[in-house]
Amino acid sequence: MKYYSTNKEAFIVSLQEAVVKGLAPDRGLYMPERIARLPQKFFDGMMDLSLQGISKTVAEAFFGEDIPKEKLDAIVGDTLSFEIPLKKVEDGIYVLELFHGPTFAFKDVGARFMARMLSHFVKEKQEEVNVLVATSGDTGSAVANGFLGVEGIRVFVLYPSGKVSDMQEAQFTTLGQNIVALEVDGTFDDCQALVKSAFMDDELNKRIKLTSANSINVARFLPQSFYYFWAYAQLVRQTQFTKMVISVPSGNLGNLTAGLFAKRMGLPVDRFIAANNRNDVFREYLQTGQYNPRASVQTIANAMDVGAPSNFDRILDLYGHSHKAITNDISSFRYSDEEISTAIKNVYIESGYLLDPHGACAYLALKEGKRSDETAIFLATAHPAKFKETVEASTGAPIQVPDALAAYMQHKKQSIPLPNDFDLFKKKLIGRS
Ligand SMILES: N[C@@H](CCOP(=O)(O)O)C(=O)O
Repeated sequence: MKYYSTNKEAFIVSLQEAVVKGLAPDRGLYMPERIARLPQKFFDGMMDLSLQGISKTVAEAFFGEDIPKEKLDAIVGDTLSFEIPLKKVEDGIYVLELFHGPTFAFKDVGARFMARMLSHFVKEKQEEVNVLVATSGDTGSAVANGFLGVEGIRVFVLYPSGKVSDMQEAQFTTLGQNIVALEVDGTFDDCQALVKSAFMDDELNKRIKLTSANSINVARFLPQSFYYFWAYAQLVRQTQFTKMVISVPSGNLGNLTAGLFAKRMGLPVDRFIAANNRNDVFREYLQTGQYNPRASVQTIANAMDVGAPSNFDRILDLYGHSHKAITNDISSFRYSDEEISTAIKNVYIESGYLLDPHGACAYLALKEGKRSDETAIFLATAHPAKFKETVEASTGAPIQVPDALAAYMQHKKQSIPLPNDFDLFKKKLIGRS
């Protein structure tokens, strides 16, 4: 399979090049040349398949031409070594819990898959790769964990100082080894811009090999489509329904875009809802047709604090830049911190289900946007204990922190402060400062 850039100015590349490069040289995002429609017999037989079984078929549709089946199956099997259960929250509303992986967030799926695929390609090429990742909270820990101790790979995690939860910060600043945490004086968007500029810098790219582990990278992004199929298979097992709507907490738009890919592959989802916090650039685009990226503001659903979502370009490309076609498939709502916090409290009191701030935002969007003939799923993208202070303040009840998560807080923070300055970042990367 070949991959083209959304900016259409860069050369078409192989999977290996797309994964190792991360971002296309024209600053566009790579897209697979074809999105295969999965055969009806796959959907008919899905009820008998496991998460791994379903994901192997989806992975083969994307990567089967480029990676031997045995190797690809092993990558999928190793990646998905944890559960992704679908649970009923109330009549007509189900939650897909994506936080049972090692770092308690949905990013584990893409990050673990990408780590394995990149190792496969790097082993073939025998060269050291520097993985750059900008995080507003969850990507950093999943990528750091996925690549920890992997030979031939150095990871630089850039995060906005003071704008991620204590637990999230501990997850990627305490690991040491091949993981370097850069604490940037700025927003997530500043971190993401520094990373993107690094890919465009000729001198830097001559001296060291760089790739991205954000959803910019196809190996991080495409595997996120696996669990949409798994959600559907579980819903069919649990209830009878005619129309399915899925609500996705949305920041950098990688998760939503992966769902749109699943729909293009034939997943019988009627439509999507993009749940925004106060960073509602995408909701505004859906409503007005105008896309105005701007500086993000800090909220309690911090992983969604993104003002210039990278995957917006992929959505435009997927829908041939038609605003009408995009709004046929996606609607959007936005919520303030107060509304998110009240939802955490109310759902906890009414059903005993504990939401994290991102899941709460997606739940609210369903309550507002779900139609009466629809059965709905929202994605819980992170474990509530990652936002202990916020969740406890909302419910007024202490939260049980899983041992593996609490363990991160026992280690010493090791981060390097970095002003929002590309030259200084470049020096750090090439080891001169
Ligand atoms: N929400 C993210 C921001 C980066 O998104 P990505 O999917 O492009 O890695 C985070 O938690 O860091």
